[in-house]
Amino acid sequence: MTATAQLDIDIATQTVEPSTKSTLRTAIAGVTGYAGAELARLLLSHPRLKNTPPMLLGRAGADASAAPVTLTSLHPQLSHLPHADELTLVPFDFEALAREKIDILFLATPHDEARSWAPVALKHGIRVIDLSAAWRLQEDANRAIYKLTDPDPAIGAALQREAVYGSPELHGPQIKTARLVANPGCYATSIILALAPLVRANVLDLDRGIISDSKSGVSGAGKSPTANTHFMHAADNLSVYAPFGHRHTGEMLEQLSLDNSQFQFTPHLLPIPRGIMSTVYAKLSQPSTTAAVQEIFDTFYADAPMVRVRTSPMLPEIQHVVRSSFCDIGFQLAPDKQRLLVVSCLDNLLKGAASQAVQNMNLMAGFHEADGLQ
Ligand SMILES: NC(=O)C1=CN([C@@H]2O[C@H](COP(=O)(O)OP(=O)(O)OC[C@H]3O[C@@H](n4cnc5c(N)ncnc54)[C@H](OP(=O)(O)O)[C@@H]3O)[C@@H](O)[C@H]2O)C=CC1
Ligand SMILES: CC(=O)N[C@@H](CCC(=O)OP(=O)(O)O)C(=O)O
Repeated sequence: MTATAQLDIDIATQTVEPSTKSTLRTAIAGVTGYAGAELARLLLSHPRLKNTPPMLLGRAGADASAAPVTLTSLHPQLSHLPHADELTLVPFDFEALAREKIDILFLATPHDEARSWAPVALKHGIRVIDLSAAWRLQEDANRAIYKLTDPDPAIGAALQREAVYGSPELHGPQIKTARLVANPGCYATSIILALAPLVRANVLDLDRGIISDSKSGVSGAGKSPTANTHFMHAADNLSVYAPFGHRHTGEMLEQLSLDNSQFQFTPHLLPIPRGIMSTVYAKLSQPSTTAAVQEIFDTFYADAPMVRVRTSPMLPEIQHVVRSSFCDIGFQLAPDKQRLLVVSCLDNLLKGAASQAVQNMNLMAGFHEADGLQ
């Protein structure tokens, strides 16, 4: 797949009105992958998209001499869904997307492809929800870990400033009118949602530092196995990786306005297919009460349909969220009234990827935020 169109888009910051079309048209690039498959499932069963199944783009559809690649041959688990048996993969082609009047393109592809394709989609008037990390980071130093290059650096820089970090709980109003939404990372979602209410309420002793001990199922690494994610290494095992400088750290620092010295993130690979648990340790700057901390979480998420705040002392578990679109958050306060434990669980492929992307689509389309997600 290549995108060679000349980029002459207006790089001034642009926003659009939330769509009010009853026939929103979507397309998915990367439907052969784990996140793309979940996107297809959610869009095919979305109550507002009954007559408009997504267009499916993929390399496997590029060979015109081969038999068409059907969605149900790729993902037989979707065969019962409306329109599933009509859909085949088509080659990536921006002119075809424009001809089909696609409104929103989901990129569930690697970071490099998303970085070069998003500007071309915008040039064709197509809004983008990018599930990769290509557009998530505003600070060059944080983005450097991805070694991204822009076909046109000036346009890349302008679109980077324009891109909205796609956390509906934090940036809902900006997402509604955004052209380019950078869907958050899976670990980042679990940790940002656990900490944002406390950071915004300014109740943490940041000098004491915050630790997030996080664990992810293996699907977080995508469908291509590596030595570390191969069954023989991951099964019956628990291992730390990237304890200093995991690539999601920058997202959390930027979204929570923390600096590196205040935050330790240690990811672990769990021998399960999907699910993330982040166990976050922090200290309150003043002694407080369970009721006061509960109030902070309950108030912050009062209008957030995809976050379920548990009543202390109940703590979330991975089993509560796997194959669901929710992020569950719970906490306990130590007897000293200052040491705080926050636990946040989500399904990395859903609230950590595809469901969050559909939640963003709902906002951009003027639908209810939770449509198709419960
Ligand atoms: N897995 C997760 O939990 C999460 C993933 N993400 C992000 O979402 C995106 C997709 O992740 P995931 O589904 O796990 O990844 P997968 O590895 O499972 O799938 C990757 C997809 O991208 C396609 N692809 C790969 N290289 C190219 C290329 N050069 N040109 C066109 N298409 C290409 C693949 O197609 P093909 O079959 O042809 O190889 C496949 O459809 C990634 O950016 C990832 O970082 C974000 C949050 C969580
Ligand atoms: C288990 C595992 O390997 N997880 C991935 C995170 C997946 C994710 O959120 O994807 P992005 O690359 O889009 O940020 C990792 O640690 O890199």
